[in-house]
Amino acid sequence: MIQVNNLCFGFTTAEIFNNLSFDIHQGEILSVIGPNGSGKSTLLRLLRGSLKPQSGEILWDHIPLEKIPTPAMARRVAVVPQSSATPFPYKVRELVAMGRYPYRKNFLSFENKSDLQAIEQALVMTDILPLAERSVTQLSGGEIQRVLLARALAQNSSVLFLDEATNHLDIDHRFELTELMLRLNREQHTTIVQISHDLDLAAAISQRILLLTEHGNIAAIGSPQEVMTAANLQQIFRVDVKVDSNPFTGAPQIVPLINNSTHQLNGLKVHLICGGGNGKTLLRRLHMAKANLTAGPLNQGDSDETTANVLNVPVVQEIPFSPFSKNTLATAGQFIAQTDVLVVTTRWWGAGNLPCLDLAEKAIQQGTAVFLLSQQQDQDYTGGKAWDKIQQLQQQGALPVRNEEHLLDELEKLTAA
Ligand SMILES: Nc1ncnc2c1ncn2[C@@H]1O[C@H](COP(=O)(O)OP(=O)(O)OP(=O)(O)O)[C@@H](O)[C@H]1O
Repeated sequence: MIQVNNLCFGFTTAEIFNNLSFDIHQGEILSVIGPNGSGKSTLLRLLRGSLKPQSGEILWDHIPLEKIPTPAMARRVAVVPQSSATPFPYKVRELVAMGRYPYRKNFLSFENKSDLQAIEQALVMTDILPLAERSVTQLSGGEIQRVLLARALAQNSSVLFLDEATNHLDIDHRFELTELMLRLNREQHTTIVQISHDLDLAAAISQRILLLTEHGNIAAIGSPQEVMTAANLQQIFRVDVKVDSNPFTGAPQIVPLINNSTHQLNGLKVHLICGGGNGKTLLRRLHMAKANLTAGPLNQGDSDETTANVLNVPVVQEIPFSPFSKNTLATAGQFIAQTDVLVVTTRWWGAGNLPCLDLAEKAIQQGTAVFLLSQQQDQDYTGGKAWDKIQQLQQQGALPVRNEEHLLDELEKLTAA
């Protein structure tokens, strides 16, 4: 629907886009993300013709943008800008009514019935009807944002551009706006291009995401799953994140790996026997504390395996839904033989993972420090075999630890020794 071909543009201060090419599909929600100053707002201005490319072309339904008359463009695309700090003292209803200007015969003509309907509907949809007679200078940032959105909605356009429209909104109105965008998209097939720094929201609602580099190049464009990868976000935003899948929507969900570790393990070699999600938080905490980690055996697809992969932790893998084979256990034994410390975080014991406790026994015999994290008898599904073995391991020198904090304290003592 919109085609951008070899777009070049810069301000006198700096070049922003150099040969940018991509398409916007009719009826899609496309989110544009990228670092501050990467050119997202500038791109929206170019797409609607309020800035002119230095070279290249922008086509709307195969027609060059500069050939489309301004009133036609005004009916076609509505814009919710980043809210301005000091708007002119219009009443809210007057500002929303400006969304109808593209439909007026001339500046002096009165609002007709469909204008009034569209204005009323926009005020209701954005939850600002009670503010209709107030001056916009008296409104909060979030309220102004909703007024600007209402003005765009009153325009009844087939394309909506939103520039950080959820920026000032509280969680309630952020949800409402998001639902509204989805409704417009589904029911009226409105094409939505939105700039957002809320990556989770962008991933949740967009069919596609355009990720810009700090120099205005396309780092990636595609489905949220294709674009929102830890590697892409690390490369563009230089942040350490883990990308999970939202359990309700399946959309990528970003978990910042903020280093809040108060422990320092200075490269201590730690191997984790984990599984079923019992090792996830510990893997992250040990990684933050700068332990030198390995893990396994783990079935492929186990959430602990996914976490280990994100953190680039070498893992001894077993095929999904299978007991650990002799080969896999032997490889895990080789990993453990190289480590300073073995931590057993697995809680639920069954016939499939019971042999892991033999690996722990061998480690003790080899003189490796072995820690058993929060083991409990009622998590043993082997008819008592696992619990007996855990008792034996403790007699042989394995140390039980209450929780992850206790474990990290003990490991730090080992590092200092
Ligand atoms: N009118 C202007 N004159 C000169 N430089 C400008 C102008 N408008 C924007 N810029 C510069 O162009 C670059 C891109 O700005 P733009 O506002 O498009 O970035 P953005 O990706 O939307 O940023 P943010 O995430 O901070 O909103 C920035 O370096 C900015 O300083």
